[in-house]
Amino acid sequence: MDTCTVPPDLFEAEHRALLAAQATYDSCSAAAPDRCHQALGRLLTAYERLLRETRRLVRRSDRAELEMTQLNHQLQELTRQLEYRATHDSLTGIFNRAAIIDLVNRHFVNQDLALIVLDIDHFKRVNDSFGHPVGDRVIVGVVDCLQRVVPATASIGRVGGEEFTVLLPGLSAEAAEQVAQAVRQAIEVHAFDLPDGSGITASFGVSWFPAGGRFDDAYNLADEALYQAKRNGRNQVARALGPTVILAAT
Ligand SMILES: Nc1nc2c(ncn2[C@@H]2O[C@H](COP(=O)(O)OP(=O)(O)OP(=O)(O)O)[C@@H](O)[C@H]2O)c(=O)[nH]1
Repeated sequence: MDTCTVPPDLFEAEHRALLAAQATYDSCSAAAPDRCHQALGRLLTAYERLLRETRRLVRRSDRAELEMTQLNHQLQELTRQLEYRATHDSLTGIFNRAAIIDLVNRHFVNQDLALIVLDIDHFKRVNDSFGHPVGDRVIVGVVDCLQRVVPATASIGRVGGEEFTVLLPGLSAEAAEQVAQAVRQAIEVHAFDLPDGSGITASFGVSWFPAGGRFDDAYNLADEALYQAKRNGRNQVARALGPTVILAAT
């Protein structure tokens, strides 16, 4: 089927009037060329030029409108890309630190929030032993584990080099701790394919803070718990209970 549609002629009526006038002019010309006939001839020439020029201007304006629409689409796409880059981590595609801080503070306006902070154990060893690109692959692998295990309502962010935050709206501290345990186990058994065959583990801090809090409140609590998990031997989850930290059995 022909998908090309011919645009309607804006000046169809004028075109028909021109043809009729042309026919009258032609039928009179041979018989009696008088002043009226000459005037009609001049009018026809001027009218033809007017129609031709107007059509040209309309075509030019259509092209300009098309270009403007295309530029507008490009601008929208660039805005979307800029917005994405400003809020996402380029290596993993998850939220970056600024976006996570913003999300947490917006949740806290009217919601309680459970937060997990996790940090890859002895990550410096991975970089030092196998190089930065292998370290990057490990970071991506950890994010894969997170994305497979956390609930669909969670938001995941990279808040530091090898440190991640998971927002768990609507979850209690205990439920968030279970999610952290599930992620810990997923990382522990994940095949990171390191050259020496060794595995990767991570340590976790969990906090819960009522509505009205700020990012720093929830993050500092979870970070303190994470610190305890590291001090206690790594590859484990610790939950903050206000200022008190509970180390969970692994
Ligand atoms: N490959 C890679 N490494 C990074 C990136 N960002 C930070 N790092 C590295 O992460 C390592 C963090 O090391 P440390 O803070 O000493 O912690 P760690 O070795 O994980 O030890 P613990 O946290 O105490 O278990 C450093 O070697 C950084 O260079 C990154 O984007 N890619």
